[in-house]
Amino acid sequence: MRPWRFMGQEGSQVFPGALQPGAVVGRWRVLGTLGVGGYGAVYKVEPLDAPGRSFALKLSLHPDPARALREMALLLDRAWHPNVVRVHATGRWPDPVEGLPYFVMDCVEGLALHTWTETVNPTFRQVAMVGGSVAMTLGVLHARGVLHRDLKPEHILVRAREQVPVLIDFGAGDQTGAATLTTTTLPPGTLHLRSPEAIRFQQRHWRQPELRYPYREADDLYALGVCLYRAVTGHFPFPPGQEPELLAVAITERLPPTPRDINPQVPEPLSRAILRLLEKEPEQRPRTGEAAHSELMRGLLSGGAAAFEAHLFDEIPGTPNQIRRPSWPAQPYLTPAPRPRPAPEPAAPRRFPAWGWLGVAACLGLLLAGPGTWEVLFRGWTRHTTPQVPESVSAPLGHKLEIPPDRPHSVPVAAPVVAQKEEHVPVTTKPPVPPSPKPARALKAATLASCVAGMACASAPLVDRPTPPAEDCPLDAQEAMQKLEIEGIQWAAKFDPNRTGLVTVREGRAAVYTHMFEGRVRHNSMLTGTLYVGSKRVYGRFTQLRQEKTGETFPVCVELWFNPDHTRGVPRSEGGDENTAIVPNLMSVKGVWRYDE
Ligand SMILES: Nc1ncnc2c1ncn2[C@@H]1O[C@H](COP(=O)(O)OP(=O)(O)OP(=O)(O)O)[C@@H](O)[C@H]1O
Repeated sequence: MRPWRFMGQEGSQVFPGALQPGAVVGRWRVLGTLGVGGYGAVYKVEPLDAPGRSFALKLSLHPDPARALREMALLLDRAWHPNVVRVHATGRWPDPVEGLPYFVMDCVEGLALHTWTETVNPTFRQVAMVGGSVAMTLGVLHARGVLHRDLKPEHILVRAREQVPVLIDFGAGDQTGAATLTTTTLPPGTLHLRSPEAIRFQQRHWRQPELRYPYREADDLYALGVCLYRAVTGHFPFPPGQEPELLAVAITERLPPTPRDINPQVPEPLSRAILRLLEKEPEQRPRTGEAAHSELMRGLLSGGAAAFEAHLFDEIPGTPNQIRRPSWPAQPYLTPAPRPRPAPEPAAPRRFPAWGWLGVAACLGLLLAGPGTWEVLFRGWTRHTTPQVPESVSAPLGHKLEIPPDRPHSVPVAAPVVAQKEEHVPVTTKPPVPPSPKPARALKAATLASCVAGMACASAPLVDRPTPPAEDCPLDAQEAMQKLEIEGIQWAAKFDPNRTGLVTVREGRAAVYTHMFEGRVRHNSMLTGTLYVGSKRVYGRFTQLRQEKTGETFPVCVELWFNPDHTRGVPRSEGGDENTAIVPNLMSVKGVWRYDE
């Protein structure tokens, strides 16, 4: 156990959680207290050698230093972001080796989100911008595998000067691959900010305290919804203060009043965007921070933007700066939430029938004998597992892109795009496959049938292809995208700059052309990368950008994006086959921090 007090130099007691102005921690002088939380005390400090500059010093009060060390590591590395508080120094105190860990960060001159809304009474536009900015930040962090896990209004500080949010307190934060610090089913947090699925998990597994809830991006987004609901209404959607059991039932089973029910001034699109974050089922929420950002911004960009210029709350006449908080209904939870679909029971392992083994043997025989069949198999494998081909290639549309010599195995050499007339002519000569309600089973049956009929098994059409694997964006590409001002940005591109309508694209190396200026990227600049033809969508990952006119090249991480549903990949139009697909020539691309599955 760590000491909660020390003997000072003159024999007086020193309490780390209540340091007085003038106390010295390492090379920092305490100016005052900014806050004391459950895990640390945060002091406003100045450097002994540069008085007058303010910083915030968080001194761990927790008996176990692991949490503080992890928070420092996260802030110094993967959580780095302009909207996340920056760490400048670390140390231990009073003993530089054995003492309490501390770190020194920017002192954010501003207010916590809920205090900001209730003292500054900003406009809905300002709140939407702050909320959108937090959503975007979460999107970036999530793409790097970082989860905040304790998002609440107190942890979103709004800088007074620029009105931009800064996220603090990553003490409960997590990153993929890190050993878990959580010693309870749920990570540390506050019940009224927990997602319904987290509470359901705890309710389902209360007999198994050793189980850990797999906290996900959707939990952070839910918590953001709670924070924004609080910001625009002055109330939490499920206010604390009632019995925890009742609160848990309300969170999982009942719909909260809409923000507009509480504060009729809330613009409809903003109210809707907040409710989307509070959906009971994680799949119903925006899937990423970027998607949440778009939804929060949508109303601002559309015709109803005037409603966003109103201030959040009415002010009490005669008492400027005092707002009238909207009242909370006596019976807020009149609407039950729709019942979640029951999770499918895991299928019992099926015995493989004896006739199946005969089929497998026949297939194997054919594969070993048939010319080119290994290559076909390998193609299927590489499609799902190999990272992209090295990026030395850039060729104009319609040219075959070279395959670098060090390529480890055979991947279909792709003519990147086969431009096509407006009324497309399907490029496949295969007869159309009739739609089947059970594609996986149909595929197995078709494969087996073709084996028995003496055809090469692996050439059967792939019905359910996995999406390309998740992949981090390299640091140099992240930096280049920042310079180009396209990180997290979605804009238009064309497969063929001179066409409209539909085109046929083929799996493999490909080039697309940016349409209109975006950030510092010129119109008609070329993005090169790889196309993956899935069964329902075409995915594209572009790793190099060549600026139109100047010819400068930049590493980037840009994905094919589908604007209407804010997801990766462009839906296929009818036609095409396992390696070619028909898609609109004009589509969206987006600069991403991580290529996701
Ligand atoms: N960088 C900062 N600039 C200004 N104020 C800060 C800063 N960091 C923290 N604070 C203030 O100190 C309070 C406590 O900080 P923090 O939440 O990091 O501590 P904690 O012990 O982890 O708290 P919790 O119990 O919420 O987990 C914050 O709510 C905020 O008011």
